[in-house]
Amino acid sequence: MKLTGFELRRISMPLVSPFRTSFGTETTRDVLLVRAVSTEAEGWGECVAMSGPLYSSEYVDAAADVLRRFFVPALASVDSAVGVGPALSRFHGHRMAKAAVETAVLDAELRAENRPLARELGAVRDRVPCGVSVGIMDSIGELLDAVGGYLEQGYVRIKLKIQPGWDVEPVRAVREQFGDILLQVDANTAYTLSDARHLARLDPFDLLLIEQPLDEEDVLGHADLAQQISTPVCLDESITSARAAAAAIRLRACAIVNIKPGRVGGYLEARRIHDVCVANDIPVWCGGMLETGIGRAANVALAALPGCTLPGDTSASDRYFRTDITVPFTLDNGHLPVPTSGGIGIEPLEAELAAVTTSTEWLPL
Ligand SMILES: CSCC[C@@H](NC(=O)CCC(=O)O)C(=O)O
Ligand SMILES: [Mg+2]
Repeated sequence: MKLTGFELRRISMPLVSPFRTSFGTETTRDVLLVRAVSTEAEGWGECVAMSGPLYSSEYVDAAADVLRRFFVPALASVDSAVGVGPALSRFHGHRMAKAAVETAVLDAELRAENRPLARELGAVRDRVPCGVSVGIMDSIGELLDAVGGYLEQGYVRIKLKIQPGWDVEPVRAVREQFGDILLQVDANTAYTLSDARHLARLDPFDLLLIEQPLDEEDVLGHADLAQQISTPVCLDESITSARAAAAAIRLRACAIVNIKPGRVGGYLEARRIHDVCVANDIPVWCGGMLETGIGRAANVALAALPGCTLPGDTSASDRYFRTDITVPFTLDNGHLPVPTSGGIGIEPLEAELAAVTTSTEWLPL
């Protein structure tokens, strides 16, 4: 496959409702899509970086800049997805930008040979159970209405965003109102080890996990916290690679891992993290970054891997967007179907993509 160039396409996707976490509130996604053009096929990748460096150090303008000035020029002699990582290995970090361009090349390569991404990754399911992430709300009542609505839609697992001052009470209220539903929480690094006794107050609520309670660099702190609470600790922001996953598991810093291909540099590394976790009997699940149907399609393929034994944040398109840029993913009895055609198995709809496009840039090789 001969690559001829890449398009950087910026789109603005308004959210159906504000999504509040411990690090801020999202109302519109400023998304960077990457289109790989080769002599045989085209492919798409979605960069999951947010508008500001609040989830991690990456942000979307920086991703566009590093792709334009460093990553795309470095791919001139690359002719397959497995060559992208090595060609970019001399550049530090910017894993979300690396993931977007690697996925675009992978999609093009697999489409050219009509090979579905799910089969390539080793999927063992043709549909995946879906969880949903629920933001911090202004009141317990508003939270209970939102959770009730998602349960009615069929979501099989509820994840609550928490932060100091919004944790035990919301969890208690959801447990009291909805009984023994699958329930977990995500702190996005909002606590410190000195909060251990407070976080132990979540133990009676039989949560599936508590996600990333401490700073992403405090792996030892998570190991200490895991000794002081009974809720299983799940890591998200800390797990940037298979190597980081192996170290965190060896240090007993996590009992569960949230895999996000954008966070770790792409689907090939995501598969490697999956394999490290499976080898250590650590359950994994596919996390989300409010992806459009492009990223969502590839995430659903990952969620179909054998080690993904917990429902992921692979919600339907309408969880975040009134109109997706692809044929929308719709929940069917709490599940999403795994795409079966070549590559990621979906492509942007021309009119819908044009309607949200804010800029496009062609980078020839
Ligand atoms: C804007 S918050 C994005 C990161 C967050 N993602 C979610 O909560 C799931 C979002 C989704 O459903 O895609 C996480 O830390 O897991
Ligand atoms: Mg998380």
